Amino acid sequence: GPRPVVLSGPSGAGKSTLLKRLMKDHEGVFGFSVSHTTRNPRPGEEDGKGREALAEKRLRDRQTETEESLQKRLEAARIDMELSKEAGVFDIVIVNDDLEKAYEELKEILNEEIKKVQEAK
Ligand SMILES: Nc1ncnc2c1ncn2[C@@H]1O[C@H](COP(=O)(O)OP(=O)(O)OP(=O)(O)O)[C@@H](O)[C@H]1O
Repeated sequence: GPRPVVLSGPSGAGKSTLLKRLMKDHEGVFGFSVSHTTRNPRPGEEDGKGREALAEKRLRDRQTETEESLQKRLEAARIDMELSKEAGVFDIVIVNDDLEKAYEELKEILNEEIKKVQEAK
């Protein structure tokens, strides 16, 4: 069967942006699982309920960060970036400095799996 895809990366790296676009362009191909996170819930987030894209996005305001939690997350991001260089930690690393390029890369990587799911329908 189709394999799970795990998008992992520092907060604000663009995971939701890429995922939303991927799901929109491939309707019915991907399911969605509720994220796991160690940060505190943001307004509108409920434990065990998915990150229902648009409403959440609107509710979400980076000003919900305290300076301390922001610093913590920035530090975690630095560590993530370092870890990503280690062989075997991630299957593939996409650098999202250019959204279009990153999206093309992501699509290319998942192309075979997407086709498999579409053919099985
Ligand atoms: N390549 C890019 N260049 C500039 N801005 C981007 C790029 N990709 C995403 N963004 C913007 O960066 C912000 C954070 O993106 P997004 O919410 O997708 O990150 P995330 O990795 O899902 O974060 P979190 O893990 O905190 O949920 C959004 O405002 C998004 O529009």
